Amino acid sequence: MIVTVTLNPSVDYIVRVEDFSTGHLNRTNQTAFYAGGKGINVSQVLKELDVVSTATGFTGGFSGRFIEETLSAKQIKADFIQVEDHSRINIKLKTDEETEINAAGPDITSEKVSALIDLISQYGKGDTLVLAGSIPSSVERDLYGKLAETAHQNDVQVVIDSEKALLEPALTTPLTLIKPNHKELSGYVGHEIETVEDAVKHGRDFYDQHQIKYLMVSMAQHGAVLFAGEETYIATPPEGNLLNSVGAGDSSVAGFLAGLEKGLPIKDTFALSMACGAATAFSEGLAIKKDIDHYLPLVQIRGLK
Ligand SMILES: Nc1ncnc2c1ncn2[C@@H]1O[C@H](COP(=O)(O)OP(=O)(O)OP(=O)(O)O)[C@@H](O)[C@H]1O
Ligand SMILES: O=P(O)(O)OC[C@@]1(O)O[C@H](CO)[C@@H](O)[C@@H]1O
Repeated sequence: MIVTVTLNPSVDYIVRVEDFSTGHLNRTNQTAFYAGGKGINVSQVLKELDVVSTATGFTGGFSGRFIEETLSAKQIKADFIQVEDHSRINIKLKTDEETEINAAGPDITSEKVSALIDLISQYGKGDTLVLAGSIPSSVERDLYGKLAETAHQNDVQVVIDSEKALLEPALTTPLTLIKPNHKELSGYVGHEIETVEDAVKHGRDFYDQHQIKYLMVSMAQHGAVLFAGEETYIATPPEGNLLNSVGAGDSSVAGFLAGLEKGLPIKDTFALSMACGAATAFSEGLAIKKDIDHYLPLVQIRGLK
């Protein structure tokens, strides 16, 4: 079973404004609400790929109810710990560029954190834990480190997609997959990663220094680089019209996990990951099955040795 953990779920409020101007009254051309947060997005794309997952984390208030109702309508299993405060609302402003305002998240008591650790301790061999996104600012920064260690001791595979400060405490634990984007990788290696060649060089150094089974460095329209043991693969994604980059990274994580779950060869797993990322980038919301199937044959994967 894949268990996605979203400690800081969100209602993503998408606001499209033409001719946006700061300091003035702007009126929207289009708005939409989505249930978001990185782990929740992973669960939603896994569902499109017919892979079962359980979504957990903290939800609260009217916004938390919206998130749970959305998952329930999509028949995605959810097992959230309820908190007093409401789940956050993140604003995704789409003008001629994309601007995001992500909230810090609700207050979470130490009792609720303990309840989450207990819940995660129930999983064991054959399970995969996906720790994704930010941690509410009221919660200790090293929680991913603790959750990863607990999971690892129980033979649970651990996947993390989060910012450096939150992922770093977990880097002493063996991990199955991490997916920094090229900017995040720059923060780890102390070099600006601008090209695929940079990612290959510095990603390999980083990979060799850590106990990570798969390191996927995503580079938006330039695709991604995958390190898998001695092998390095470069993916070129399909070309298309970027409509929405929110959740493209989460979709690529979902595609990769689905490939592993289905026992696909690693190149096909990587291709599925890229097709999911593109299917999200080229649509208004998250990737749907029809688009993933459409983009999959258009992904190019080449191996380096
Ligand atoms: N413009 C694009 N064209 C084609 N594929 C894209 C594009 N943007 C994203 N993708 C696909 O999605 C994957 C993940 O994108 P990206 O590198 O932007 O992740 P991210 O920074 O984690 O994204 P986010 O945090 O916005 O979800 C890429 O590796 C690629 O496969
Ligand atoms: O603030 P975080 O947790 O880092 O990111 C949250 C978020 O931006 O990530 C998802 C897209 O990846 C969105 O659904 C959500 O709003």
